[in-house]
Amino acid sequence: MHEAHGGPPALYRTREALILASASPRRRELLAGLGLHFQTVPSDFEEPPLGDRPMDEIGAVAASKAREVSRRFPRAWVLAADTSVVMGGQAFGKPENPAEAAKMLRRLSGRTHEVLTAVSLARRERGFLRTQVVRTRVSFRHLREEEIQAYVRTGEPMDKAGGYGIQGLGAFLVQRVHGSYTNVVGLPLAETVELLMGCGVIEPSE
Ligand SMILES: Cc1cn([C@H]2C[C@H](O)[C@@H](COP(=O)(O)OP(=O)(O)OP(=O)(O)O)O2)c(=O)[nH]c1=O
Repeated sequence: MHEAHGGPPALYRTREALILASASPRRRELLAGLGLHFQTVPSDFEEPPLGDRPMDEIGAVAASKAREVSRRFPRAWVLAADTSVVMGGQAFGKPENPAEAAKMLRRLSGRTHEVLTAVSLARRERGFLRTQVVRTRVSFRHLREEEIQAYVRTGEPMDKAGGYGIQGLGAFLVQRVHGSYTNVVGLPLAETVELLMGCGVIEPSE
């Protein structure tokens, strides 16, 4: 169970049992920053490679992650997400090796791509499942090959969609962001808060 210790007072009170179905430390930190109390249970769902309908497909992946954990915890609210980088109809997931990371960064260099994150909230005992997809446009500067190689050597690209982390060293790649910043990091906070408040899972602290 995640509990906020010390730090600023919690923004929200968690009214019902909540599970974050994710192994991503970024998602955990973003949600914990609101002062929420939740358990983290990574999903066992095996993600298929994305095809040519990324909007629909990432929604289906986030829903499958939420459903899988919901089967184990039918009475809890289960939140899951999936993030992908999309450019020219092609989806970029997590690179499998440093060479693939460098290839992705070369493609993204000097261009604008979209980051899509799907957020799903499920509660099995009520047959509840809602999914929302949020898009953010991100423009990269023109990168020199040496910069790409140096960034790949840091290891940061390896567990991230598109091969970069905007919240880390990867900030140097980014010229402009249009839309939700936290959506790029992996969990669109404004939309997630609305979803959780709308379902009565959280409420503002008094
Ligand atoms: C573009 C971008 C992605 N990412 C990360 C967010 C996600 O963790 C990851 C995309 O992989 P996902 O498959 O969405 O998530 P995950 O496998 O890390 O975790 P889980 O499925 O258990 O929830 O890329 C960043 O951290 N920063 C960025 O700037």
